[in-house]
Amino acid sequence: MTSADLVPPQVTVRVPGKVNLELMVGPPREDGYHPLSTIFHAVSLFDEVTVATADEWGVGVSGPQSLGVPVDESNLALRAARLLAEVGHVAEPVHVSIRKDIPVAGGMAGGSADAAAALVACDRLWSLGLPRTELEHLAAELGSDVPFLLSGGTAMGSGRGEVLAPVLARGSYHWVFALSEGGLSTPAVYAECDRLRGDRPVPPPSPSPEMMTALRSGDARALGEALSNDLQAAAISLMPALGEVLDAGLEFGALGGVVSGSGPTVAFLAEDNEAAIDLAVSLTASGAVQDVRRATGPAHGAHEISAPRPG
Ligand SMILES: C[C@@](CO)(OP(=O)(O)O)[C@H](O)COP(=O)(O)OP(=O)(O)OC[C@H]1O[C@@H](n2ccc(N)nc2=O)[C@H](O)[C@@H]1O
Ligand SMILES: Nc1ncnc2c1ncn2[C@@H]1O[C@H](COP(=O)(O)OP(=O)(O)O)[C@@H](O)[C@H]1O
Repeated sequence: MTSADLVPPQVTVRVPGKVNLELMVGPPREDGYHPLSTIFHAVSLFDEVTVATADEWGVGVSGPQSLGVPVDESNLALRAARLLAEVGHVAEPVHVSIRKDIPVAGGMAGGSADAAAALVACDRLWSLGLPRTELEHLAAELGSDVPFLLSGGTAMGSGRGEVLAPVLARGSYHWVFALSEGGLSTPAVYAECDRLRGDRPVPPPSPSPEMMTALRSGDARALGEALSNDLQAAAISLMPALGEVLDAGLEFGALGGVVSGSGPTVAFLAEDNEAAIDLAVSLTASGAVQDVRRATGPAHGAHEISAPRPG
């Protein structure tokens, strides 16, 4: 027996966060979900999820953004591992370790990302080799955003966000994310959106020609102008300081700014890497934001970064 034989098998998967370049929200469906037309865009803020064979099920979280992540059965990555075990008839428990760099409850789908990563990691650890469509189906059961984090890149989402279609998108973009203290609850933001709309008729959501043209051109300036989010007014209504953050970023030269998903993270598009550094410095110095992070997009979806060790 070699020392490698004593190491339990483990797999690590890296997964990005996302920003919605466009988020059109329709009136609530009978099941309470809102029909969406959205452009998902994965960005290079990554969580790493490691699954390792263990005596019992468990989850642990470390890293710069670990505050506020549940380490009980409600953790989405643990739920994803358990779901896959059920479907794959696997009896062997795993411990899930999450290294978090995606802001929590920030509108960047960190929990969904961890769930997508756990699906990919466990599929590999248990050598299930599930077809992609099956993984996507399980992902949609776990949350509306989870299927996109499997694929990453830039894609169109419809239904409640779980139905994905490719979109012709050129270019690589430089982002500055303004983080806020505390998160916003996704259901609360959708409810606030409904409340603000009142009885006003809401058209069915559909992608805007401006966004499609901007993505096809790969022109950062056009993309900056096309950024839009129907949940933005609701997020600002629940957290008014976000309005000031948006104003500050635009004043400091961002090509465009938008609340990311249900917020409260605000995404700013910069002309290039240098402009992104300048913007991040200005936002930090202004004191208007709690923290800033730079990232590029599009980024790859959940992908393995370590093979199982021999065991
Ligand atoms: C707003 C968005 C935009 O991409 O992202 P986040 O800001 O959360 O990252 C998503 O729609 C969030 O998707 P996700 O976080 O996966 O939501 P789910 O777990 O499926 O649903 C949580 C709750 O959000 C509301 N919800 C979600 C999706 C949708 N299309 N309509 C909704 O009304 C419902 O109240 C639902 O009970
Ligand atoms: N692995 C996880 N990482 C982050 N949050 C998680 C995770 N599992 C469950 N959650 C819960 O999901 C909520 C939403 O978190 P997150 O997905 O980061 O934000 P958002 O829905 O705004 O994109 C958190 O408040 C947290 O309680």
